[in-house]
Parts: sequence; C-alpha cells; structure tokens
Amino acid sequence: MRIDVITLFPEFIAQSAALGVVGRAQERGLLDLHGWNPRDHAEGNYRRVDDRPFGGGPGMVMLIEPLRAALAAARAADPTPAPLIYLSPQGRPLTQARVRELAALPRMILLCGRYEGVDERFLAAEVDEEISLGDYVLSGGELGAAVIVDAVTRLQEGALNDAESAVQDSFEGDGLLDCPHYSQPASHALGEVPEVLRSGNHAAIARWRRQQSLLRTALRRPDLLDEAGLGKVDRKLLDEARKEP
Ligand SMILES: Nc1nonc1C(=O)N1CCN(Cc2ccccn2)CC1
Repeated sequence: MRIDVITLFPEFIAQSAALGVVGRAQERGLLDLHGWNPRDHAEGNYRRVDDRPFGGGPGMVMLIEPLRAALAAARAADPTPAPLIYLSPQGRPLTQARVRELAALPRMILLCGRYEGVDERFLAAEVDEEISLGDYVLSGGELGAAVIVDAVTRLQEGALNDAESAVQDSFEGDGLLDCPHYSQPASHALGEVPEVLRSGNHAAIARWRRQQSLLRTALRRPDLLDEAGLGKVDRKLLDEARKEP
C-alpha cells in the first residue's frame, strides 16, 4: 500500500512510522510512505503557506496554491488513483470498520491541516473524504495521519507475526473489548491471578476470557455490545457474569 501525506511536518510522519510494526512493514515493502510539504511548493521569499482569514478573526488559513502544488506533485509521482482524505474535527469519526476499508485500498493521500484550517475552495474541489480522530481539538492533522498509517498498515498481509495477529484478532475480531491479562507473579501484594488462568483447562480459560470481554464491554461500552449482535451462548455467559457478586 502507498500512503502520501501532505503536511508541514513530514519529519513527524516519517519518525512516527519508523518504529515497530510500521517500520518493519516499510522494510518489507508492505508500506510505501511519502511526505509532501506545501512549504516546498510555496512562492515568494517567505514561501507563504498560510494567511489571515477574510472576514477577520483569530488564526491563519492554509492557502490554496501551495496545497494544490503539493497534491499535484504527489499525484505526478505515482499514477495509482488515490482518494484525498482530510483529517479534521468536521470529519466522520474513525472506526476499525473504516480502517479495514481503507486498508484494502492500493493508495491514499492524507491531508494534514494546521492553524484554523484550509481554504474551503481547496477542500470543496479536491477532498474526497474528511475523517475525525475524535471530538477533541489537536494542533494539526498529523497525529490523525499517523494513527491511520499505523492502523491500516497493521492490516496489510504479512505486516504482523503470528502473536501480533492473535492480539489484533482478539481485539478486532468480534468488536468486544479485550479481557483482562495477567502474568508473573501468580501472587502479589496487588492481588492474585484468577485461578482459572492457572488451571490448564483451556476450555474453561477460553470461556472465562469470553465472559470477561462480554462483561467489560457491557459495563464500559454498551454501545459496542448492541453492535456485536450477541448469540444465545454469549447472552447466557453475560447474564451469569452479571449475577456473580
Ligand atoms: N479532532 C481531529 N481529528 O482530526 N483532526 C483533528 C483536529 O483536531 N485537528 C485540529 C485542527 N486542524 C485544522 C483544522 C481546523 C479547523 C477545521 C479543520 N481543520 C485539523 C486537525
């Protein structure tokens, strides 16, 4: 998969993608990541990329022409069609379902806004989709871009080893929250490891983990439970867990 990121801080994107799974995916040729800085395409001595908003008000707005030139350079670098996705609070909140759809694309171009945003004429003319990381205010779109790069790269074939795939599946597979996890020591001042996890009874362990995921989801994210469409077995497990003291 190829991802192009239009950003005033391409080094941030490169550094955030250099580590762990994403760094390994780049080494394996599973991810082809490119940064495009509008400032490299800005005219004049000061290479302006922003200016004051018409109508007054605080902050600055990113100018059309440097963005158009950076986008043109990105598209000229590779003929593969790609949607232009703008990270913004006005976008659709990012979900794992959308991540899965994006991960299936051959290429995408991510636009990271700074300041008060981008000239609306550029957005209207060029942006295919707006995605929000969540209902809070960041300093720019770069963190959102880094999140999308990470989340879609993890879904590229060959990006994860078996253990990492199992973790991904355990969280993503059924849309429930993960169960609690424990390791050494079995006994600690902070508490004991649940006996079932030390029983060696793999059926009982699987049942306990499923039940804990269901209970945790019911308590913390009942909205996810509704979406999960539980069957009879899961409902019975959850009812049993809810009755426990
Ligand atoms: N929440 C988020 N999920 O994605 N991005 C954000 C986010 O807060 N930001 C900060 C403002 N930037 C510039 C901006 C300002 C106003 C309108 C549109 N764009 C975009 C990125």
